[in-house]
Amino acid sequence: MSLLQNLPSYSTLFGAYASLSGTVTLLQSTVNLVPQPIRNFVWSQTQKYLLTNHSSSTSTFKIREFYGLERNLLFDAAKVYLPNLPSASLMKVDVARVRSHKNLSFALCEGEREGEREVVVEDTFRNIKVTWYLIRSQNQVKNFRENPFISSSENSYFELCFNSQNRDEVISDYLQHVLNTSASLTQKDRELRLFTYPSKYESNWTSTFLQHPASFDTIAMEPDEKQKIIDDLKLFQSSKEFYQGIGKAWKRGYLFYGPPGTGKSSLIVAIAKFLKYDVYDLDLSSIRSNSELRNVVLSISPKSVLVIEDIDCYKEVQDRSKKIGIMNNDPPLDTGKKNKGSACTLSGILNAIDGLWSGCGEERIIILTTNHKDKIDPALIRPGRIDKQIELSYLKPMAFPELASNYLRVRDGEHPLLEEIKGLLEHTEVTPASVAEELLWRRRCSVDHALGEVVNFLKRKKMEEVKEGTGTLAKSNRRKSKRRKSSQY
Ligand SMILES: Nc1ncnc2c1ncn2[C@@H]1O[C@H](COP(=O)(O)OP(=O)(O)OP(=O)(O)O)[C@@H](O)[C@H]1O
Repeated sequence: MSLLQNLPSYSTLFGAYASLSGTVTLLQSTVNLVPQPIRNFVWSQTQKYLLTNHSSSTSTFKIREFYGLERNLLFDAAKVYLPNLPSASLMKVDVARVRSHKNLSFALCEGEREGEREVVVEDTFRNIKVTWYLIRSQNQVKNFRENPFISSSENSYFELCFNSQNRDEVISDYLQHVLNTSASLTQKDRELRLFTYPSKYESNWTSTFLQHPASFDTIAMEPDEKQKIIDDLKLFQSSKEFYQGIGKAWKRGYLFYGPPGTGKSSLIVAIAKFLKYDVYDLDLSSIRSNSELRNVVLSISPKSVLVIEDIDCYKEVQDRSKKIGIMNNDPPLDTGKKNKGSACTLSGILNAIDGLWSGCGEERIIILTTNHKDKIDPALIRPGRIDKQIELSYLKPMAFPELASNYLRVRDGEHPLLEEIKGLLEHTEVTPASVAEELLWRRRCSVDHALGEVVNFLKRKKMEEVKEGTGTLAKSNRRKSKRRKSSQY
């Protein structure tokens, strides 16, 4: 009863309602006078303030590019994940169209000024709101080349801000969600990258898209040899548990050796494409110390092919006890490649390939190439360090049909000249590159004409070899006479 008595009258209530709705309408129309971009700005700043300045209720994770000396996979995942969020339309992005890539390329923009916080994007995951920032470091020019003992990269980094109450879910579920989503996005339209060290502008790995057209379909090799390589790669890729079980780093080392133009670089590309791994091409002559080499190797991502081409050209890994040509009586091969020096030592290089550092980062292929296997210090290519040595040699008879099929669309058994060419290749030393060149120029001619020209080319080569005493026939004659002489004593 007393409660009813204390209630305000209808007229008082109506008056209060009228004045409230009048105030709201006035406020609304005042706000409407403010242009939309300014309203958006004020709203985003308020959110930003609420999320970041109340340290008691906001948690912040800093996600750097490197953790210690290793790449931070979460940083890489965020770079893929964020531009693909629906709310990413609010982000500032760098857009580019480069020759090496068929689609437009997008990259996240850093803050304009050093240390500036650039809101990248807001994300909601199971009702948890998070905000990502990409921040340009104060000391971006510093890198691990200048300070090899730096504990983390000084490049740009992400900050991930969220309400502290959600800390556990962010750790246990959200970050895993970012990693998983970026992995599936990367798998979907993955274009392989070619990293080089050092780049023109930075002492760090920089990359472009891997554009080389070679693949296992285009490489002319004896079919059995090619199949063996493919089987080896398949076995490697499916052997994670096996490597863990035997306590060995999950990596495989190859040495490709043979004359120039026999397909060593092409095979590297074919392997990378087959495994869907990025290629890291390292020039040792630019490395200034063992510790720099260690950092460079540690910063390579898993699922990658590390390549050191023409390894014999580095003085540090040359076998000083041997001189080329002495071993097999053949004249040394003039490859036109000069000796290079590196500031790292043989033991530094061995550690990079096989030591403690190489064990960090799994699923990795290491490929060394050389034109002079005899010149290399045996320690570098001993079993365990280099698991498989693959000779890429002069064009073999059974490999030619592959070239003919790629360049002229003629299959084995479809043309009589193919057999004649195979016969000539039994006794002639020509590189796949030189025969490929012959075919390339005649790809618009008739098959008869193109194959006829290959026959003429091989006959010319054979005559030159006879005249100069080189080639397979001359070599086997030399070996025979050497055997005869030694049996006389
Ligand atoms: N086995 C092959 N099958 C098909 N094409 C080949 C083969 N070998 C070489 N070629 C052709 O020759 C070109 C040069 O080959 P590549 O660069 O792979 O040789 P390389 O052995 O790496 O030479 P180098 O020792 O000088 O680096 C390739 O672009 C390709 O067109």
